[in-house]
Formats: sequence, C-alpha cells, structure tokens
Amino acid sequence: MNQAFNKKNIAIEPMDVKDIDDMHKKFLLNTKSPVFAETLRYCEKVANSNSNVLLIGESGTGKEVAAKYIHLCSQRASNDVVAVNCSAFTETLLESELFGYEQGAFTGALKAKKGKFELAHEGTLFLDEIGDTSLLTQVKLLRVIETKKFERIGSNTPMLIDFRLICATNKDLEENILNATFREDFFYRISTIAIRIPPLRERKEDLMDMINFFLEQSCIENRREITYIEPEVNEFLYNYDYPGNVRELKNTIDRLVILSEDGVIKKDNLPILHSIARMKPSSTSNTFQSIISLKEFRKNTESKYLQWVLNQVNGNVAEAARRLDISSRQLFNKINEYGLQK
Ligand SMILES: Nc1ncnc2c1ncn2[C@@H]1O[C@H](COP(=O)(O)OP(=O)(O)OP(=O)(O)O)[C@@H](O)[C@H]1O
Repeated sequence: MNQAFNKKNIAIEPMDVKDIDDMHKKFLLNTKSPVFAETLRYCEKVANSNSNVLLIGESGTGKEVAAKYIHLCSQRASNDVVAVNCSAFTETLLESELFGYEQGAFTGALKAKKGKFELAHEGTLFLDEIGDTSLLTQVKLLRVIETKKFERIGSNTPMLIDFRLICATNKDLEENILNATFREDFFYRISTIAIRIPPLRERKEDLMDMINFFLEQSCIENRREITYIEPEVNEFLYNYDYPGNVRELKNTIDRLVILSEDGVIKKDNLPILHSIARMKPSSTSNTFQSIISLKEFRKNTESKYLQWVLNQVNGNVAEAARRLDISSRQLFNKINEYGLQK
C-alpha cells in the first residue's frame, strides 16, 4: 500500500445495524413471499464473493436494506458499509465526498478530509442512485473500480483500497446507455451481479407482517399505544398498491400512529391522496383507453373523486368540504359544474 491506513483513525459513519442479529431485529427479513425469499437467498449467495453488485428496484423497495444485508452476510461484516447517495451532491461535491482531499486542494479545503473510498477500506462501499452520476464521474469511478487505486484531490500519491462495491438504481440504466447518459463499460463493470428488489405489490404475502412490524416500531418510537384501528384503515392498508413501496407503508403507519387519539387509529387520518388511490387502486398500472387533454383528464378524475367523497359523508356538503379542505361554496360550485349527486 502506497499510503498506510490506520482503521482506528478513520471516522466511522454512523451505522444503524451492528450485526446480522441487529439487522433481523430492525428489518423484516423473515419473508412469506417466495419472490422476496428468492431475492434474499440470492443476496446471501453472492455475499461472499467479491463481485460488484447492482441492486435494481423502484424507490423505497429496500435496496439500501439489501446492500446492508449483503454486507453483513459477507466476510467484510466486521468492517464498515459506507453509503453515499450520489444524487445528493453536485458533480464536484460528489468527487470530494468520494475521493477526499488534501489541505489547500481548493478554496475552502482548510484541512485534509478522507473520502468514502478510504472509509470503505476493507468494507463495502454502497453507491445509491448511481444512475444520477455524470459521465465524467462515471469515468473516474471506473478507473478506481478497475485499478483499486485513487488519489485524494490535491494529492499525487495513489492509495490502494480494498472494498466491495454495491450500487443501486431505480432508473433503467440500459435505456440511459441508449440515450448516452450512462457509460456502457461502466454499467458492465458495476453489474457483475444484478439483483432486482421486487416492489411491495409483488410481495403482498408480507403485508400483514410488515404492517404489524411497523405498527410496533412506530408505537415504541412515538410512545403510543394503539388499542383499535378503524376497519376502513385496515381495508386501506391491505388493499393499497404502495407505489412508494416499503418506505410509503412505513411512513403511512407512522403518520397514523402519530395522529391517533386515545389509542384509536381513525380513517380520517388517512391522507387524502390515499383516498384517491383507493378509488383507482391500480392507478399506476392502469391501461388508459384513449389520449385526452390533461384538463379533461383532471376534470374526470376530480368529478369521480368528489362524488365518491360525497357518498362517503352521505351527501353532507359541509362535512365533505371540511374533509376536502375547501370551502362549502367551492364544493357547491363543483357539484353544479359536474352535476354531482348529494
Ligand atoms: N425488509 C424491510 N424491513 C423493514 N423496513 C424496511 C425493509 N425494507 C425497507 N425498509 C424500510 O423502507 C425504507 C426504504 O428502504 P430503502 O432506503 O432501503 O429503500 P431504497 O430502495 O434504497 O429507496 P431509494 O431508491 O429511494 O433509495 C427505509 O425506511 C427502510 O428502513
């Protein structure tokens, strides 16, 4: 190694899981879904290789969770998993975040800083949202991945590093290659093993356990006790499609627990957007019949939704307006405009 590493001096990223037991306590990995079970077995299988892994899946499916799981199942588990969200930085900032810099390397570099490559030494580097990196950053990353060497910004001394790379994306990188925003050579380099993390709607077998898991977690975190959940809430939680996946489920439950009163989770606390989604449960996978103007589409959707809300409150306009957070006068105008039934 060209420059000595001293693990003790490396500022460790705060990690929310210490070991595999802790991982099982904090995340629901005991799955009843054959699809997700296969995903987890695949993660375990590849954990002990040193291959670069690309996790592909919609936002909120648990790609970061899967990355930590792979790390903790690997021989690198006693070292760190260092995560970087590539979309959170501009090109220059991402570079200094990854490579680190020497004192005086640029204006504002008052003292030297270690980058994530160094921090991930002997551990795992997790690059989230890799599809958001620029072509130039991809070239620089490719070089480090191939040579396992890098220099801090402002230094000519190469450092040798040993890390396992896991990247994640919710983008279609193959399409990005076609439109020249993602390098093909970089794609092949980072995706020796590609693992698809299934969306929640494809693993509904886990929904009940997940709901209970997050309820319990949220009650502890928010110091609440839930004694009753209105049936409409349960109906919603079990039938909703969760386009935001596990994150949306978790946030929804948090919200319901926080807004609960006297231990009761009420249907009134379901966000209004959820009510729209309930009306059109497969809104994300809908096949539309024909192309119409956006104005006409909005009008159709709005009128159906308002009719549904009016039905829910037995035609009580004042109550419907209150729940819709608009004035009764505005609602009356809409009722007349769309010819709605009270
Ligand atoms: N199996 C699981 N058990 C418990 N919580 C989970 C599980 N999977 C995901 N979560 C929770 O769901 C949220 C989203 O997970 P994560 O950040 O891993 O998703 P992601 O696919 O990386 O999202 P993004 O694409 O937006 O970065 C987190 O709060 C995470 O703790």
